[in-house]
Amino acid sequence: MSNLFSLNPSSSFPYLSPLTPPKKFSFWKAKPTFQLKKPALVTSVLSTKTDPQIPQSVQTFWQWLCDEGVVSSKTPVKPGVVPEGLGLVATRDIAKNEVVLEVPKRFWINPDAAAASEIGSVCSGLKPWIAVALFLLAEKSREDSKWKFYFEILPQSTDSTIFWSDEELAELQGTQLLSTTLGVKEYVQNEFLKVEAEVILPNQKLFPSPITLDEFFWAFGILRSRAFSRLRNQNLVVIPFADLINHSDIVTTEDHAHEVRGPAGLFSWDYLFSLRSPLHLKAGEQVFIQYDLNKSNADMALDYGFVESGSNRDAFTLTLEISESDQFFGDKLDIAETNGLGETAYFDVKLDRPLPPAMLPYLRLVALGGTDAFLLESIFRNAVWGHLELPVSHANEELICQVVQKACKSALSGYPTTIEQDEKLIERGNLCTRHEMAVKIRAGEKKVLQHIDKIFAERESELDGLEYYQERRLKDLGLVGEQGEIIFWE
Ligand SMILES: C[S@@+](CC[C@H](N)C(=O)[O-])C[C@H]1O[C@@H](n2cnc3c(N)ncnc32)[C@H](O)[C@@H]1O
Repeated sequence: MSNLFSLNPSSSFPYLSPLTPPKKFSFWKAKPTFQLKKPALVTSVLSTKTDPQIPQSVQTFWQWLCDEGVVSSKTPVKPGVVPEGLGLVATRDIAKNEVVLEVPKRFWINPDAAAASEIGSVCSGLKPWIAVALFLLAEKSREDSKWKFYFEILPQSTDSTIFWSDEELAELQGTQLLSTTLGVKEYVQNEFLKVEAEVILPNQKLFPSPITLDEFFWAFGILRSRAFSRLRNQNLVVIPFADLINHSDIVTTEDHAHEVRGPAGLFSWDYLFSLRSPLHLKAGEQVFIQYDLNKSNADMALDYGFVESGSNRDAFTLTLEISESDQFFGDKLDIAETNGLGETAYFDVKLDRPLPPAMLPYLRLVALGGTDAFLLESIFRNAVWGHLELPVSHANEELICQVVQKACKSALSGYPTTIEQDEKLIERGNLCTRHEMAVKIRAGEKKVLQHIDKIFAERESELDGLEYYQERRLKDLGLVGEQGEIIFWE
């Protein structure tokens, strides 16, 4: 039976279709420690032109934004060198919700820009992210690109796990993040080989200098870490200048970016990308946003190349499935699909949070058999999910408890270090960025597995006190009293 459940580290689809837009608008995310370093920013920011800390490329980029009318003396932020790399820093006090920058549509890098470009003719059948990746690379290689100065300030790579060496990845042994990373790398490589054969090589006029796999990965990394999604009409858009903004978990709302209509030059109106500061800031402080409240630390590591230290982003994705060899496979699948799930279901479990609501019903469904199998009959089809939301039978509940605990223990045995060993390493404090990320990720996953294991161990110890389907049914029929006593006809 245990093969009906898997705690498969090669986790879920969201990762394997990397640039599908998430729920709302978002960007990226992180942690609070950076505030401490604010005072160091003041001089670097308030005197961009002369401060040697500001690279020449950033000064040139800033001048370009001034020349294009994107920024003016009224713009309350400037680029600065901050602990997170480059960032945006207030040049005067900024009120909460005040607009800090606006970028006209003509500077946005998105599928529309790709379609309107020289390579547009070959972009139409491509996945949006691939079209934008090719567009980025094609523009980057052009001397006369409109975005020339923007490309100069983009990083060569990030600390995303897709850029880690084998040695660095070895620190992630046993983790879901490792298999997700390898899955994403394979996915990107396959997409590259396909687009290379079908688009790049047959169109040498459009792509005079060959695009390498490394360059394609660079573009992918740029999109993962810098593209905004979930704007009103934009699921994937890179906004030069706005993408200098860093993440902080001090910010607990996500609604900072908007698409508005407004003046985009002396005499023209256009769509503008408008970014508001979620916090009140003093001059010299860095502007932060919240990239995405829902991402786990593994998502953060993969997308942005950093993780948060607190435990609220620790997560583990449980992969559950209805086995094709299950004699009730068809009925179970039908019930799962009627309730928005499928043959395989993914449940993101977070530390110290309740289990996802559909997880227990799905587990009970997967485990349903023996004398409980009557619930799978078609006359129960409309009501069965409701029954599965509560314990079905002692045997069914016991089975799910045992299988989940066994799976947690098996997953835990796949990590070479213990949580205590990981915590000691972090306490020592001399780890390099990637090593520290790896240790935090693997400790976090193990904590969540222990959390799940504990939930099901406790549940197993309470099995005798639970109320099951048959008792509920007898109660509904008035045959059992509230205390469980049998009511006889008089
Ligand atoms: C949208 S870019 C922000 C600008 C970026 N700092 C730069 O230098 O170009 C996102 C990247 O900034 C960095 N970043 C943003 N917020 C961070 C944070 N809280 N901690 C560490 N790095 C952060 C990460 O490298 C991330 O991939």
